[in-house]
Amino acid sequence: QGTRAGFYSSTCARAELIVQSTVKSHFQSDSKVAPGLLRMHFHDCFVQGCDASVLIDGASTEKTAGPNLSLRGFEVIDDAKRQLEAACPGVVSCADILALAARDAVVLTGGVTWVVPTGRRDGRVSLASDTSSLPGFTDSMDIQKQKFAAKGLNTQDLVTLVGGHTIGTSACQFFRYRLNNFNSTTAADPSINSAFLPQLQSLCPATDDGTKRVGLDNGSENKFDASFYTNLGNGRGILESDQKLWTDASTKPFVQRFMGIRGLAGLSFNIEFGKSMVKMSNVGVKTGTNGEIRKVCSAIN
Ligand code: HEM
Ligand SMILES: [Ca+2]
Ligand SMILES: [Ca+2]
Repeated sequence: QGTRAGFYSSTCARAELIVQSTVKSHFQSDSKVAPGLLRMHFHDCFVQGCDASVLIDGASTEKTAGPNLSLRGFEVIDDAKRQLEAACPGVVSCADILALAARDAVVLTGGVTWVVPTGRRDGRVSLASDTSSLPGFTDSMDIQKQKFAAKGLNTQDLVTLVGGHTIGTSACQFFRYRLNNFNSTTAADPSINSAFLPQLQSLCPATDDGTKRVGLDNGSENKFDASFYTNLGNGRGILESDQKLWTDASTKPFVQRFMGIRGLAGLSFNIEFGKSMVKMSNVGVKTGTNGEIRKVCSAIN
């Protein structure tokens, strides 16, 4: 792959600690940065590989594309980079800072830690038009699987990584169409739990601007746990793509294993999550003499 554990141990021994303490201090004043950083790393890796392309400012960069408009936590990466440039100038890539920060965010919300191999270098290309490789919430399961397979991630990785939705929120605009008049019927999406539907309808009025936010893991949006899968089994998924993990025959067995259904070989979500994250964090990485070490994470050198 080209990345390895402890890449900075001799060149910037405090690198991982600096990232960790920065994420922690921002998390303490605003816990929403945790889901923000995890999602940002995913959106980075799926477009041009994990190379910090998502961080670049400017016209028509990835940041300006629809799925990236609601990313949050950029200030955490900038803060960590400032401190790292003071401690070890020109050494630590923004791509590695983001990969480490995503791990630290998971741990701060109660997840199990994992070793993040480092040595990524920063990309010099960021185009809004490249973001079509990101999965969409109305994509069919076949398309979702294709988009993950294109990054070397299998169906188990897909089900596991989407479990990142165990923390964080979604704006109503991304799922409100499921609540009324779904697929031009007069009814709601039949996969929604009938007791949950009126709750969602009152959280997301059909008439407002759709910017109100709802936890993606009902009742457990701040904790990194397997509750997301139990909710799917109960028709309490928020996004159409999340609920499909339960209604689709190829993904349902993985959801059941994370739920700990008797008679199935169980899987520990928090352990599997770290393993699949290591795979995702190595997608398309630039190492060695490819790419660069940015001076400022929001601009190419
Ligand atoms: C089929 C794949 C996926 C789709 C369609 C999808 C879609 C979405 C959507 C529509 C939102 C709400 C955005 C907003 O309202 O601002 C969201 C939020 C989120 N996504 Fe995903 N996602 C997918 C996979 C993933 C993966 C693989 C991860 C991480 C490993 C992830 C992490 C998150 C997190 C943490 C949030 C909450 C963000 C916050 O609260 O700021 N998602 N996702
Ligand atoms: Ca990228
Ligand atoms: Ca949760």
